[in-house]
Amino acid sequence: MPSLQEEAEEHLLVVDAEEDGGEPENGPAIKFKIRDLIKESDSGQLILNGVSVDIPKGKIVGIIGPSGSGKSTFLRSLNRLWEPPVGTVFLDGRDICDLDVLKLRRKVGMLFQLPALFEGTVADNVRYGPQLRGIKLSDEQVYKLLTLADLDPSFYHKGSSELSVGQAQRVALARTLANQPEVLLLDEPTSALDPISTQNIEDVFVKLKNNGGMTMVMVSHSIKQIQRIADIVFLLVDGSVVEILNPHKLEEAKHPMAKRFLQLSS
Ligand SMILES: Nc1ncnc2c1ncn2[C@@H]1O[C@H](COP(=O)(O)OP(=O)(O)OP(=O)(O)O)[C@@H](O)[C@H]1O
Repeated sequence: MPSLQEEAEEHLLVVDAEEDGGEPENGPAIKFKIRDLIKESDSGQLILNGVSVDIPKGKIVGIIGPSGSGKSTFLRSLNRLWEPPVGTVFLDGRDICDLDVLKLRRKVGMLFQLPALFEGTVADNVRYGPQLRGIKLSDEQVYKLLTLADLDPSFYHKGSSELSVGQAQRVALARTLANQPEVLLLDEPTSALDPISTQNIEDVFVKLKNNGGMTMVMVSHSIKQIQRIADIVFLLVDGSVVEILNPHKLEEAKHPMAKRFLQLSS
């Protein structure tokens, strides 16, 4: 008999397939192509300076770089939390500026450093996204999503204000997963968590990738975390991706700022 965890993972794939009328040709995850992404601040300073990269399907991409190098801005350009210029960010070949923004954000979910839950119960939070589309998740579906996010189903009735930060982050993850995203954008998702909660949530990310084929783009200040879970690393310095690295060979970075950053953070 499959465990609740296995059933929950299966649920993620089944719902994807149902909604899309079958599994996409190249697997369940989608791919970003970013070309010459530039952002200037109001004072004309470059925040992103011509970033051009591909985000591979079904992989975890780690984004590292010094403070202020443009990591969050880059991440936010991928689901239009910051509107990128037309013709710079493509999702499976389509300019994301041509896509319906709410549909885009359902496909490309985001988790922030600090979880912002709504008032009400854990179940209310998990049901929120589908409810906006007129879909009421059954109790069983909510239990499965909680399990997928490594939370015991008994959290169902808990009030969102009763949770620890680590638990709230996992509820935020379950709420995001309720939208059946194909990509997760993670902006320092464990920086407010203790080491055990961090490990639990990292395990969830790895399972979502391995069993659900999910693509993830994760900003992290922890080089060790990047080495634990990322498949590929983009190093941002002054708004540019200056190196694309193997997480297990970060010491091979050649850019002088990159070397300094890596030395100081290891
Ligand atoms: N709307 C804005 N207007 C002006 N400057 C901005 C705006 N948004 C970000 N910046 C500036 O752009 C630079 C990059 O910001 P961003 O938050 O993307 O960097 P980051 O690498 O994520 O930094 P951190 O690691 O500190 O979170 C910073 O210098 C920031 O102050």
